[in-house]
Amino acid sequence: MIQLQQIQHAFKLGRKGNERHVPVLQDINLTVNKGEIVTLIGRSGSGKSTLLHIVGGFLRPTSGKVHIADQDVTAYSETQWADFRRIHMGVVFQNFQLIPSMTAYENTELPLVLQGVAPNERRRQTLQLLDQLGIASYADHYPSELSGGQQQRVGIARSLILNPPILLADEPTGSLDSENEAQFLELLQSLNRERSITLLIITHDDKVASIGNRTLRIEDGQLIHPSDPHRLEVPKQ
Ligand SMILES: Nc1ncnc2c1ncn2[C@@H]1O[C@H](COP(=O)(O)OP(=O)(O)OP(=O)(O)O)[C@@H](O)[C@H]1O
Repeated sequence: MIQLQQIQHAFKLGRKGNERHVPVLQDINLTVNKGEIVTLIGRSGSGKSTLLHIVGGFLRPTSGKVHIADQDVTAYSETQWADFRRIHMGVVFQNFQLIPSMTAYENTELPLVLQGVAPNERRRQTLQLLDQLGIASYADHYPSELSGGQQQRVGIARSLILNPPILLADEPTGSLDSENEAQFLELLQSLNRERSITLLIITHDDKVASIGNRTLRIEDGQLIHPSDPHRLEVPKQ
């Protein structure tokens, strides 16, 4: 489903003519199979978000290849990525990125509006998903009128409304308390079971990491593989 081959990434810093290249990812090879949950851990600054941004098409790698759903997306333009994401992936960020002037219902419905789906069908799908995520009674609330956990559910509703086969999540429970976190993790696992969604989740948190069928670690921009002495790619039973 997701295949990264020999990915390197370096950020350019400084003025033109006096640039410095700061290497962040080195020789990353990773395959995530359909229906798998892969969790990615690593110290702050190790390159986790950079890797997820490459998989989500928000950053183009300095070198290497990215294949998703059997397409070589490495050289896609922003427009191609936007179209590709609409069909293939939802993305959940730590800060939810909800639109403050829109209700939970409107935030969730927005991708359907942009897709040109008819109003009755939009309403049916939006209410069904809000119900499934346990937030139907908050449909008319604005983000500022929702708890962190409820906002997170709206964020995930919006990323799921187009039924993507892949969900990427960057520290998705970062601002949740432990009760909301446990509920959120159950939700992710049930989405994986019921819809066979492929999940790639970045986290600092052991509980989040534990829902992975595999947990991988990035250290200093390198993905540590099982054959390495550290044995840090841990297959789960
Ligand atoms: N746009 C950028 N320009 C320059 N350097 C960057 C940029 N984004 C990230 N970096 C650097 O790349 C390195 C990896 O950052 P990244 O955000 O991928 O780490 P991370 O593992 O996700 O960290 P955290 O857990 O703190 O979110 C860091 O040293 C960071 O300073």
